[in-house]
Amino acid sequence: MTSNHQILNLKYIDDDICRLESIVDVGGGTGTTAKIICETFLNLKCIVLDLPHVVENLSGSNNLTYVGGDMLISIPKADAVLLKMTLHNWNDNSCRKILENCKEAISNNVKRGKVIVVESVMNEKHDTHEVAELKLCTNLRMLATFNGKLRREEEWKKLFMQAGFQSYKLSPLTGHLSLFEIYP
Ligand SMILES: C[S@@+](CC[C@H](N)C(=O)[O-])C[C@H]1O[C@@H](n2cnc3c(N)ncnc32)[C@H](O)[C@@H]1O
Repeated sequence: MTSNHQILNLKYIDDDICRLESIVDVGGGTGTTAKIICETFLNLKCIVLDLPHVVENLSGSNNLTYVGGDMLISIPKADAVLLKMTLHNWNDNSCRKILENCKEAISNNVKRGKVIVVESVMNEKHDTHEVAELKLCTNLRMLATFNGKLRREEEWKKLFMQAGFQSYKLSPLTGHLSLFEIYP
């Protein structure tokens, strides 16, 4: 079975990731997604930002670097920022702050810079019964565990605009995951 890490990569093989020089995977954990991206795009410099204790004993490679830090404080500069299944752990105020820090991180490349958000988007009208049920359960778990939540497209749009972004594109990725490309 293809994991969500691989699916993200497949989607981007033919996409404009090839034109980027650097990407930072924010809340990228131990680098499972970043390693796949790095192995496919050998000229792309990839940084994984996660909490210091998560990355402290990890070694990078030619094009992979681990940085310990706090996304609520600052995010390393790069052409693009990836936030994969990370924002649903946070309430609206924290999401806005994280997105503002993402915008600052890509500020050196205002022409091509973008933030890529991979999340489940609530959409009961279009989802199959199984997918809607999965999202509702995930939403409850996020609320109970982190005071986070799954959001509808309108809620995401409001957060992106409040964080200072100008536009976004939403594409389906898998049955339950969608992909936002957000532009400053
Ligand atoms: C739900 S996991 C997402 C992991 C990964 N992006 C994926 O797709 O599998 C959230 C990640 O955010 C990290 N994290 C939590 N708070 C953070 C913070 N303040 N700054 C940086 N990373 C943080 C956690 O350690 C965890 O690895």
